[in-house]
Amino acid sequence: MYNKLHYISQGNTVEEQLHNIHKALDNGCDWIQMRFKNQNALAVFTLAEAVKIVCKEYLATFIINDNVHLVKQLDADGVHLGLSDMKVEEARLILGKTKIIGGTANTFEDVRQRTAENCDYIGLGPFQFTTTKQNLSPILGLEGYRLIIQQMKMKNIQIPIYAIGGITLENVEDLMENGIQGIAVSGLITQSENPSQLITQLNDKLYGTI
Ligand SMILES: Cc1ncc(COP(=O)(O)OP(=O)(O)O)c(N)n1
Ligand SMILES: Cc1ncsc1CCOP(=O)(O)O
Ligand SMILES: [Mg+2]
Repeated sequence: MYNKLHYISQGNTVEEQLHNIHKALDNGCDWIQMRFKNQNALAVFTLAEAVKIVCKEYLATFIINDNVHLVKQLDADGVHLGLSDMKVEEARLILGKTKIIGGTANTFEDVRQRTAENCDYIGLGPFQFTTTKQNLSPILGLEGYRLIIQQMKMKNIQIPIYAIGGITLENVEDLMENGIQGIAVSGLITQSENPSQLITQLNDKLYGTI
């Protein structure tokens, strides 16, 4: 099954992005989603080429946000698609069955749709307010996850759910108790002054090793 901790990369330049991705990889995160929004194609390609190399060195999973053709071009491990990005069916035709396709969900209906589209995992959120992403969907909170996962169990929908949006170390146990597969975080790792301790603590809580 997939890693329980996903780092969603941040940074306004290629250099900043690489610095932050190295910060995650060097301290124990081995699933990177490259998220480099509102940039020119050359900068995105330049970054993706470098991240592909560094993820290979670290034996980390390399997911690219939004850009299906870049996943194909660079042979990345997969793509993450939101509700307003390329349709999952179209992405699957381009990428084939071996690539990972993740999809965003904010409601149970979204979960049903993503499942019907045969996504490999779902990023369900936002858990709480965050400034990392603009135009947030309605905030779910812990009760929101509880209700959606309860509905999934009633309908026997079994697809890995990753919580995302404003997640901190203190939220992990409560989220995991609701039956999610893992978490996707951005600012928490990017801004950490002790990423080694943070990622160790996150992994301990996610894998139940404490
Ligand atoms: C794991 C994960 N979950 C959700 C998202 C959000 O994707 P999307 O809705 O397409 O928004 P952008 O990230 O493209 O702004 C994600 N990236 N990863
Ligand atoms: C990409 C994305 N999608 C929903 S919230 C979010 C940003 C998550 O970043 P952070 O962990 O810093 O809140
Ligand atoms: Mg997107």
